[in-house]
Formats: sequence, C-alpha cells, structure tokens
Amino acid sequence: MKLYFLFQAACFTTTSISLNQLHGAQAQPLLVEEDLGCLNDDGITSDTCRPASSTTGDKPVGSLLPSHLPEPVVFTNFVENTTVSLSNGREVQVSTGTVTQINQFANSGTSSSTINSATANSESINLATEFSVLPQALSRSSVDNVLSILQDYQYLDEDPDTVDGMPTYEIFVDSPDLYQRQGNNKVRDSDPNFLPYRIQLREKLQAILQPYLTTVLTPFVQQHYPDACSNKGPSRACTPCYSLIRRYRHGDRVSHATHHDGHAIVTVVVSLSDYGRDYRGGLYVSTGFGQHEFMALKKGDAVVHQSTLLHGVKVYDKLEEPETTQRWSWILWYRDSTACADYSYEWFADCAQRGSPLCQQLHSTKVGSVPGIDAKDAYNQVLDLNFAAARGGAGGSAIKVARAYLQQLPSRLEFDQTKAAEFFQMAIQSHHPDGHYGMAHLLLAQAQLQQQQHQDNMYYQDALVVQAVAHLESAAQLGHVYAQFNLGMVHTYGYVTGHINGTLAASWFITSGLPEGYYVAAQQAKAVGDRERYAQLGQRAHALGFMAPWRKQARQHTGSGGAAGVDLNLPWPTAMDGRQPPKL
Ligand SMILES: O=C(O)CCC(=O)C(=O)O
Ligand SMILES: [Fe+2]
Repeated sequence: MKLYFLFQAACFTTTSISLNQLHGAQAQPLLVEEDLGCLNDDGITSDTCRPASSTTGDKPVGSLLPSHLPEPVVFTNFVENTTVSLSNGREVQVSTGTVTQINQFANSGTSSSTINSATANSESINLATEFSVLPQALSRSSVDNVLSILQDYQYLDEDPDTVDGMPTYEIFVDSPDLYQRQGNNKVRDSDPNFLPYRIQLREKLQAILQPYLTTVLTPFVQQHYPDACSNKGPSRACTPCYSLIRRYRHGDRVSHATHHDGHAIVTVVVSLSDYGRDYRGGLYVSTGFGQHEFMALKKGDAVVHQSTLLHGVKVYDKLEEPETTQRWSWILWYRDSTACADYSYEWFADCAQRGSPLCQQLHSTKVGSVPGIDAKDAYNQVLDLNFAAARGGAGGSAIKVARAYLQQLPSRLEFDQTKAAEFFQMAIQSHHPDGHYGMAHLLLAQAQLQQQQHQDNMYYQDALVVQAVAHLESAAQLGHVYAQFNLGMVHTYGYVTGHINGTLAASWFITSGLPEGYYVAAQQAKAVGDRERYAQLGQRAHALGFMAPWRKQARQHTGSGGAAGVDLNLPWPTAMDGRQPPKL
C-alpha cells in the first residue's frame, strides 16, 4: 500500500543541528512516498500497528543479526585473460574484470511516479567499468623484502584518512610534496625525531620498488590507457606521483570505506599479503547491486583501475589465529603529468559532457578547479552535474543533492525535505546504502517531532521508527557502518522489538568497526564488570582515533565514506524507558 504523509512544520528549541534543519521555521511539508503499511493517512500510527507485522523481505524488522551479513564473496567476473607485450619487450599476464552498476528505476522505468518524473530525461545508463589484475607483478621475494623493512616500523602515519576519518596507518614512499608537509597532517615528515629514519626507510623501499615502476607498472599503465596516459604529449605521460604503503591489521584499521579514487587518473594497488593465508576479504569492488566482491590477491598481484571503479577494503579475520590477521598494500596514484601537475579537472569533462552519469558525478568535484572559472559558474555547474548524474543513476550524486536540499551541504537550494526524500530514494534504487541511511534519518526526525508534540513515550515502536530501522537494516546489509552502529542503539534501547539485547547491541557496535562502536561496546563491557573486554575494546577504539582531537571533525568531513553531511548520531525519539541514545 502506498501512503503519503506530511512532515509537519514546527519550531522547537533543540541542540541537534539535524533537527533544527528538519524542523526549523522554514520546514515544509515533506511528501515521502513509502510503503508505510501501518500509518494512517494523517501520518499517525494506528493502534493495530505492531512491528511484528513489519518486515524487511521475509524477516521481521529488528531481527537482522551481524551473522546475517554476507560472507566475503570472491570476484570472478573476469572477461579476458591475455599476455600483453610491453614496449620494453617484457610480457605481463593480464586478467580483465568488469563491473556494472545497476540502477533499477533508471532501467525499468516502473518505479514510483516521483522518481520517474525526476528521471524523465535520463538517457542511456552506462555505469560499467573495468579493471585489470596483473598476477605476480612483483616477485614474492621483493614483497618480503619490503615487508621486512616495514614490519617492525612503529611510526606509520596516523593522520585521519580522507575517505573514512580514521587513522591512516600508512607511509608515503614518494609524493610531490613529501618533505613539504608542514602544516598538514603528515606531522612525522616534518619532525626531526622521525625524519632521518624515514629518509633511510624510503631509500630502501625505493630501491626495491622503483625498478617495478619503471619496467612493469608504468609501461603497462601508459600502454593500457593510451588516451589518458600517452597520447597527450610527452609532458602529459602518466606518472606515479603518489606511492604509499598501507597496513591493515587485526586490532586496528581493517577497512577503507567504499570510494572512487577521484584524485588519480589511474590507480595501481599491489597486495603485499596473501589472500587466505594472511587475511580474508581485502580489496573489493562494489558490484551491480551494491554487494562487495573481493579480489583474492596474492603477494605481488597488482590491480589497475581508473576513477570510475567503486571500491574499498574490508579485511576479515583469518579463521585460524585471527589475531595475526594483517594485510599490507602498495598504492600508486598516477597523474597525467610528468611534473605531477593536477589536471583532474580535464579527466571527466568530456565523458560528463557525453552524458556518463559517473563522469558527471566525478566531474562535479573538479569544476571548482577549472582554470579561470568564476565561483557562481562553478556552483551552477556542480549543481547541474549532480542533478544529471543522480537522474542517470549515480547514487553518490543523488545523496549529495538530497543533503543539499536538507542544507547539510552548502547549497543555494531551498530547504525541501520532499525533494531530499525523493533523491534518497533514487540513491536506494542505485543500491547506495546512504540512501537508506538518509531515509532513516528523515523518518526518525519525524518520529522525534511527533513524540515531542504528543508527549508520548510509545514512539519506540512507532511505524516511523519501524520503517527507519528497516532502512538501517538494508543499509547495514550493504555494509553501511553508521547504520550498523545505529543498529547497536536499536538493541541497546529496545527500539522496535521492545527488548533490550545488550549482547546483540555490542555485536552490532563491534561489527561497525567504528571507533565509536568499540567505545560504546567497551562501556557496555565495563558496566557488566568485564574488565578484560573493556580494556581490549577500549584499546581498539583508541587505535581507530576515538578521543583523538581530530576524529569528530574528520567524521563530519568524511561521513561514512568520503562525503560530508551525514551524522552518526541519528535523531532517535526517546526509548521505552525514557532514555535516549547518547550523542558521540
Ligand atoms: O589498500 C588498498 O588495497 C586500497 C586502498 C585504496 O583504495 C585507497 O587508498 O584509495
Ligand atoms: Fe582507492
């Protein structure tokens, strides 16, 4: 049953920014088209509505367990295996994989009328992208030599990552501004206590790695992407401007949220660890329906891709000796300039013009740096590009437009919750988990508002809350860590189910892998007197940046993965016992 309900405009004094934005004086009625089964037409929960009858798929809402999350699936869609001769006479084995993003509403045209009207002008949808795997691009002995240099190095960088705002645990081997990082976050590169050793370390690493760059990886990149990398003249040849090594390890960083490498015309990732033996999971590509499929990379295998590949990292513990799980990777970000100048404003301009939604999404992040562009022009282009991209099925752009309508991102768009919900729904159709998270936020804010109006403590099982939790469960299944964290809140406070389940809550908090998740789980362990678990979880929270002076701000910049404007603290109505989740 399709029902419409309104967000009522009201003024509340509240410290929550999101609530101010949702309920401020400028709030308009929000028309959300949702299958909200048990709501009356005026948006009030009917007495007969109970969450037991509410389901996501065939499971009651509130029943999703971390163990239901998909086990790591290995990517197998390789369409070609060939031997490529490089211009220097070397031969390399290459397997080509393809990934197609699938957008249901854009393809079928049968979904809701609001969405169709938003996409009426969408043209052909082409979100396919490919990548190459070069098995054994580095010899195992070279990899072992690299690892022996780094294995015991205790002082990797710990600055906040631009994708997920957690400590990077990486070290740059090379970059155009390696030793001019004063004022930025790579503090150890300008600290005399660390610098002399780092210089030596880099020399040793370069001695091993540079020959592979010169003879295998860069020739392959230049040959494989002629238009991007070799046809623009000698000074515009693709060059490995950034070279860094990153560590993932049980107990500290084990993930890197889903993202596009918009800053690299080509990326090469070389695994320095063995899939299966050292770790499970690892580097994944995000496939058609938003699932993650993992590259079963062995030591020395390289993956080569461009910015259009949606990817991330999630390292799962080994089944045996899980505490020894680790994965190291060598990452190269190429630019199309031998001087490492930034021409990224050119990279996606043409394909964006030709109507590729992904290029439009990526180009929208670059227009501000087009030489000579004035601020107003740039602003309008960013908006147009994101609208076009969203309508073409690029979920990341749909999310940005939605957040702009909520004024969670700077924008001159009028505050409009109906539009925001429409674009969140579009993102959902593109299998972007942030669409679900955004809907959950809107629904909870609505529930919180109604609760305040009605002075009613029964909102923990309100249909709005049920629907929000259903969205959180959908997002959690797609790997959304903020949603997983908030499922921890659901079971800590008994939302929807009416049962407090501390064990399940802790399990969700830990599954999120967020420092805040480990912190709350640590507090729960402390509350039940489990000192050992408290210490262990607290240590993990600390290793991921909890309490670091930059963490909160980094979280605001990165959201759950590289895009600002999403809050970990959802506007929960008060729970059945009158408590409310803390704001972290
Ligand atoms: O560590 C990896 O395998 C890849 C990391 C990554 O995607 C990145 O740093 O952009
Ligand atoms: Fe990446």
